[in-house]
Amino acid sequence: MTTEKPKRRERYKGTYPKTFNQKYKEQNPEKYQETILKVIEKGNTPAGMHRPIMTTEILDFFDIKEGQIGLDLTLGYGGHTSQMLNVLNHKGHLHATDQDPIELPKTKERLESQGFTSSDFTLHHLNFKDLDLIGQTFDFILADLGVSSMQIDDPKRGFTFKQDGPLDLRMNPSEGVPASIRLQELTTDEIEGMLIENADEVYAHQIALEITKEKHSGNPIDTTKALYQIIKNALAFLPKNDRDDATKKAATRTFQALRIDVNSEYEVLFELLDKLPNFLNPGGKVAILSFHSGEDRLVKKAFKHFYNEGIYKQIDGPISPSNDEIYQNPRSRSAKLRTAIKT
Ligand SMILES: C[S@@+](CC[C@H](N)C(=O)[O-])C[C@H]1O[C@@H](n2cnc3c(N)ncnc32)[C@H](O)[C@@H]1O
Repeated sequence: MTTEKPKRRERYKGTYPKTFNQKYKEQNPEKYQETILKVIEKGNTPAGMHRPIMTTEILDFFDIKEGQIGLDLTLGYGGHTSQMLNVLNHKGHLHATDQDPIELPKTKERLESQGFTSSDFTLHHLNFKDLDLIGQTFDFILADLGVSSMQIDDPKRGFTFKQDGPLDLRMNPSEGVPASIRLQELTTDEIEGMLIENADEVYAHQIALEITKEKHSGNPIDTTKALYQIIKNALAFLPKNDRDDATKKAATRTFQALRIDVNSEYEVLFELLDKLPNFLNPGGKVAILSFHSGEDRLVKKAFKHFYNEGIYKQIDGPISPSNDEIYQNPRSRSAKLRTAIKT
């Protein structure tokens, strides 16, 4: 019999970094290629990075020719932009807008590091509803609506209840008011209406009541975790087995509804769709990627309206991502692509 002491098993630390800061390797995608590839292989999007969606479908539709002038209304990480720049092959020009002043300069650097210069592209810190300010018409225009993964992954911006942070949710923090202030401004009925209109929230009534209760008790609702706790309390009447899952889904919808409200997403999209034909050259093409039914309805209606008026000669969609893309990038699963061609 041996008297050798059994070796102590090393404590299991988990496979994933637990906090945003621990994800630092993913935050520097250019520097830590290997880590990034591993995260992507698992079907996840590395923190600080955004993977462009339905790129093949969009590029096939645009059929970009060298010398053309394009516009990416939602620059984000620059994924679609750099693909379109590749096809332009330094002949032609791509304008791109984004209202996010935090990510825009990082994306500019990234595009420059890929060998593109000011003769290839021009970036505009602009809300896309103000595209008139670019002062030009285009051969192709892309809008990939919603928020980027970098915005979601940064807890300081308050887009997710999965990490604690200020309840802000503005894509442009220098415009409008953060979500915490909006909740103070809205009545119970308005909160309920917002949750239903912007996210079809099933428990809108209960959540609106609980938010009001918290406001009356004088407790601030100024962090993502504080709002999550309120949603949890509002759903405490559900059977224990269903509660956790239902709370997560309700929180996802509530954050979506607030984000749409704080950024006036329907209003600016409406304004954009109304103006778009004025900025397309004859035969010019527009592609819009939307991520929930409210947005998609607006795009569908506007495209149909201008088609019936003879302003668009062809409209198509909605097209969904392939099963393969959804498997590789689950964040693409709710995407819908609609396209139109100007007469
Ligand atoms: C889904 S991401 C785009 C990702 C990008 N296509 C890529 O491949 O990296 C959406 C981007 O659009 C921006 N955005 C959303 N609404 C906007 C608006 N009204 N005006 C300008 N930019 C907007 C967001 O700030 C975000 O960076």
